[in-house]
Amino acid sequence: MTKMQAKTAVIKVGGDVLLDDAERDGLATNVASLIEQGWQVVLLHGGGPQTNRLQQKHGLVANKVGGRRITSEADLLVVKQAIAGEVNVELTSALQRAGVNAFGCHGASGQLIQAVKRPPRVMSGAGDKPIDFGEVGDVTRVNGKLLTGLLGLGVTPVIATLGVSDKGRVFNINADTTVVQIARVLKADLLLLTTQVGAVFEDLEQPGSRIKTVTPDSAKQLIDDGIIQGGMIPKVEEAISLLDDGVGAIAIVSGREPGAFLSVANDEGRYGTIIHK
Ligand SMILES: Nc1ncnc2c1ncn2[C@@H]1O[C@H](COP(=O)(O)OP(=O)(O)O)[C@@H](O)[C@H]1O
Ligand SMILES: CC(=O)N[C@@H](CCC(=O)OP(=O)(O)O)C(=O)O
Repeated sequence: MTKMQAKTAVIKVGGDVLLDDAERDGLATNVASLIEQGWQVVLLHGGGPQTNRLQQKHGLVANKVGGRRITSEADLLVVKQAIAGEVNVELTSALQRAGVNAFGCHGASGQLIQAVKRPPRVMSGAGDKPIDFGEVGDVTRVNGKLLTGLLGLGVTPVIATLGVSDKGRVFNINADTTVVQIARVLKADLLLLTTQVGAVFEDLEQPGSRIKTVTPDSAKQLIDDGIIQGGMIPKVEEAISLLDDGVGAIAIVSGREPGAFLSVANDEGRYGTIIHK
């Protein structure tokens, strides 16, 4: 008899959903419920707000263009301290409290997230000169073999979004773009993008206007109609590209309500927005 293959969920946790113990514990309980139901889980987290806060303490000024932080060498040290230090340890320990054997690590651990320096590029709304983002990288490869190995050992990888070059140079990498590459390499059954807003809405002011399901066609229409805007556009566009690469479904959801992740995994339509074909 063949053994049933466990389903794999990749979860992106934004720094904005990890700001206090209650939020971290809510998220951890959600992850624990998925694992209890037989799912294998990989978490990748950011730490934008925590980095801003620590920059301020060090007298550094946060400077983002097109949603990406221009990162000097001094900023990179703060990024490492905030994301791989503070956020990774807090999230790993919250998961341990919820009974999940979380394995905290970062993108340079075992060359999990390989990257190269982002070449200077012209950014819309930021003049016609190419912007050099400094110590920011673009992902070139994800070490899927190591992730699969860790899952096989029964631990839950919790990865801080950093990248490393083949020469061991560390880069700052946005969590949304990193998690997409992880989901693609693992051909995840489900990618969960956790955000404070918790879903796509017809009207952000109207909690009752949540859109339960989005398809590639309806997503294009929602963007053209100006309903999906700003930071939600790249999330949805990248999600759609994943559907062509063997990822089963993508959901935008908040980790606050207990049972939300499991409900999304079972496609019950009670929480968040699910993007599938
Ligand atoms: N139709 C929409 N429904 C939900 N959020 C939307 C919509 N259009 C734009 N947004 C914006 O997208 C934001 C989420 O993207 P972003 O800020 O990049 O995410 P993150 O929380 O991961 O940093 C929300 O805070 C919201 O203001
Ligand atoms: C290059 C770049 O912008 N990196 C991000 C990495 C953290 C991140 O993505 O965190 P959230 O998921 O909390 O937004 C940054 O420095 O803020």
